[in-house]
Amino acid sequence: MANIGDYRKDFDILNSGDYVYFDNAATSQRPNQVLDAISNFYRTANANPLRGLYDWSIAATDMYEDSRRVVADFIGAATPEEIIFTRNTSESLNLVAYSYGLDNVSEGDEVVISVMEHHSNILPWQMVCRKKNAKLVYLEPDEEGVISKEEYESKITDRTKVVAIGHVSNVMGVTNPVKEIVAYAKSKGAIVVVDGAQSTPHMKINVQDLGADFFAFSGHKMLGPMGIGVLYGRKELLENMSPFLTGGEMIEYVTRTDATYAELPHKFEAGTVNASGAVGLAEAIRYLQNVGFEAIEAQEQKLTALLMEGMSKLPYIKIYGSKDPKKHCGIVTFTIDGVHPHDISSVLNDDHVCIRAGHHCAQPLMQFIGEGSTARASLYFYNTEEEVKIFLEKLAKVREVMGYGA
Ligand SMILES: Cc1ncc(COP(=O)(O)O)c(CN[C@@H](CS)C(=O)O)c1O
Repeated sequence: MANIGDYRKDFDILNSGDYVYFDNAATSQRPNQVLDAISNFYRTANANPLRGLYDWSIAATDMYEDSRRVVADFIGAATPEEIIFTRNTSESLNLVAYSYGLDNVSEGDEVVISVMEHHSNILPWQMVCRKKNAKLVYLEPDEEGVISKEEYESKITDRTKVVAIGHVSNVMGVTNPVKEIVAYAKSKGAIVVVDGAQSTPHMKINVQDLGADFFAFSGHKMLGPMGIGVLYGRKELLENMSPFLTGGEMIEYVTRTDATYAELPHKFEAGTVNASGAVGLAEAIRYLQNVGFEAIEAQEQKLTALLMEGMSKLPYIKIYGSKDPKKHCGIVTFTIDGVHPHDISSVLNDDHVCIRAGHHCAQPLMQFIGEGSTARASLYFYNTEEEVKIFLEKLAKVREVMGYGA
């Protein structure tokens, strides 16, 4: 069994200088194995997949569809046809809103989301409710970001058609009780869309066990390349949905006035697909499975505990979310009295420490917690205790650099 620290050698960017990368919730870094898999595709099998009858195109198609099978197994889908490759979580969630929401939400219906959602899981549902004259209902968490049973049972009703919920908040780090929310939503006749962008990189996902009707995530947050995302959808729902984007590849037959569409999953994959991205994502999945989610979770929880314990010694720092480091999924959002989060990020960057500052595409949540913006450190399994020590040392200097007393 490899030591968790043995994997860092695979990430050249992390070993190329003195940078401390603590913005993994925005995007992760990539191991050489993923970069090599993408390069290998272009060096040995680069052709337009699904269309050609010649060896290279057949090889490209095989690599693409093999990647789909890897993704299906990774998240426990019933069949690979339930896996739609998109560009990212945002596109996946928009696909559900446009192709399922507009056809199934009617005037007077309700769509339930939480105030913690990322804009990618708010704006599509605002669009659906505006176009269909339906009502958008917000679940509100407690101070630690927990959505209570009373809260979701009071707001998910017989009028609810869709529940769209983040699995893990990109700000609070909290893991929502998705399995319980799904069960209750189904008892009320609603379907559930789960935004898995911040959970899939950090924990074992089984969409059938969760009971999710749709599940969305991005390759770039879990060691994969940018530009490849996944939408899982229950086959019987996908089969009855209109296409989202139309054009090449997703058709059976086209006349001047009409068209019939391809079978799943190709009905939802218009144009030339991101085959190299899918191949890179499949390699990223194999890499994560080799590391193991138990080891990933243990390392993240150890580092988050060190981080939060060190930050708690600085009285002018406020941490959002749970006080329990085990309930942060590696995400620690904070403010420093008297210092704008953008200045926190800039001062830390002067010391080569990379964190996110701003609203994190979660402005309703910022309004809910009474902040315009916050700073956020987000860890992954390849970060180290030494990096946490460096972060804490530099963080302790920020106020001084900004002209405040230590
Ligand atoms: C919960 C959640 N849901 C959807 C998205 C969108 O993922 P895309 O791959 O950009 O489509 C994200 C991406 N959040 C990044 C960029 S704002 C962050 O720094 O927190 C997310 O965290």
